[in-house]
Amino acid sequence: MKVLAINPGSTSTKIADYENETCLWKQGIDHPSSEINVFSRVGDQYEYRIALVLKTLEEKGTSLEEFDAVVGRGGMLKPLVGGTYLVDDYLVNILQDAPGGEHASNLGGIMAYHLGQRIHVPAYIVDPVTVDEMDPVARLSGLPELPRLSQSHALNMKAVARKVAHQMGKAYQDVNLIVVHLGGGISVAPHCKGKMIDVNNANNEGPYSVERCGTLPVYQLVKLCYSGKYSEKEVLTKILKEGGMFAYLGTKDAREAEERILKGDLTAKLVLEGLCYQVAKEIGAMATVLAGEVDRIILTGGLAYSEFIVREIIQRVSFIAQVIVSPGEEEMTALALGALRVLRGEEKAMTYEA
Ligand SMILES: Nc1ncnc2c1ncn2[C@@H]1O[C@H](COP(=O)(O)OP(=O)(O)OP(=O)(O)O)[C@@H](O)[C@H]1O
Ligand SMILES: CCCC(=O)O
Repeated sequence: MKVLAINPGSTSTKIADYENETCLWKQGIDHPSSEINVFSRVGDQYEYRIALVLKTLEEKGTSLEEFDAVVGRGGMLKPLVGGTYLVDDYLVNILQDAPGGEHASNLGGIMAYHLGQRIHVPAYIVDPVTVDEMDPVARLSGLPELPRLSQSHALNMKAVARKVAHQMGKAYQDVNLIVVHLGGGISVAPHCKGKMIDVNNANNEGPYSVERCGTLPVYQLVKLCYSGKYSEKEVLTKILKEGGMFAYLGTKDAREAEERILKGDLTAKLVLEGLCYQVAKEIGAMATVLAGEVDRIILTGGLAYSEFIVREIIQRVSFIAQVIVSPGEEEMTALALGALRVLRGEEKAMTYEA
């Protein structure tokens, strides 16, 4: 069985060619802002990105017709249980209209659908950003009209959680884990016997990341919003794209921040320590969600390559449980495996409904 996996990010599209579990090749395609910024809506980028995917397939000597399915990262949908979903006309229209918000991951299903249509094979998405397995008690925010929403790096967190459980000689459904995705955004989730029963919303709660604010002092935020200085769009940009480490240091690249620390920059040190401090605090909070019964803490994502960050977090949380560091992401494999489970009849693809 051959599966084409597509993972669109805000500045790049990763694609990978899988023959069963084996990745034959993987390629990142960069999208310069001069090319991306001409589209007013994320969903409108699909033809532009598909053309680049087809060019890459040609360069690799791989024909689109070889694939039995196309699978993409799933986006900002309504809250749903984890697993593999068929992308049909209904779902592709929802991803295109983006009522749940504009996000590059919406393109995963759209691109998979259109490529699948060309060669008459099914298109899927796996563990979208809005996977929601939260306990009822976790949904309360303190204001009934503002329920907490589960928006996270579910795809990578579940894939890494399954891998670590396997390494422990157990099934994902038999362990309690706190999984921390340290990427452009940060998700910290307690996985209780195979279910992600809580998670900070990676777009607007929890630790600040290299580009996002995380939880903010609400009173001051309201004052800022009504100060007349910023439009709604500008405030959202501050929160989602120009907050966190970027707001303090003017860079989203943790490697650059680390180099500055080595050169004696005390502000860079404080800001990176602050990020780790907040991550550790969130892990502590999620340990209480599991009533202290934590088999492992897992650090994953791009920032887990950083010795400084890993050391800072571990020194605060190692009293809770053993910490496993699994840097980078397993998203492409997770996408391929999700499609393969369905193609082999091991799992039935779910249908997205209104
Ligand atoms: N070897 C490394 N050492 C330190 N930091 C690193 C290293 N490699 C990547 N990073 C940092 O990881 C961050 C990006 O992480 P990652 O690539 O997981 O994010 P992303 O895929 O862009 O976003 P997301 O994970 O939220 O979808 C950047 O700040 C980058 O500088
Ligand atoms: C919304 C969380 C997922 C991401 O930032 O990619």
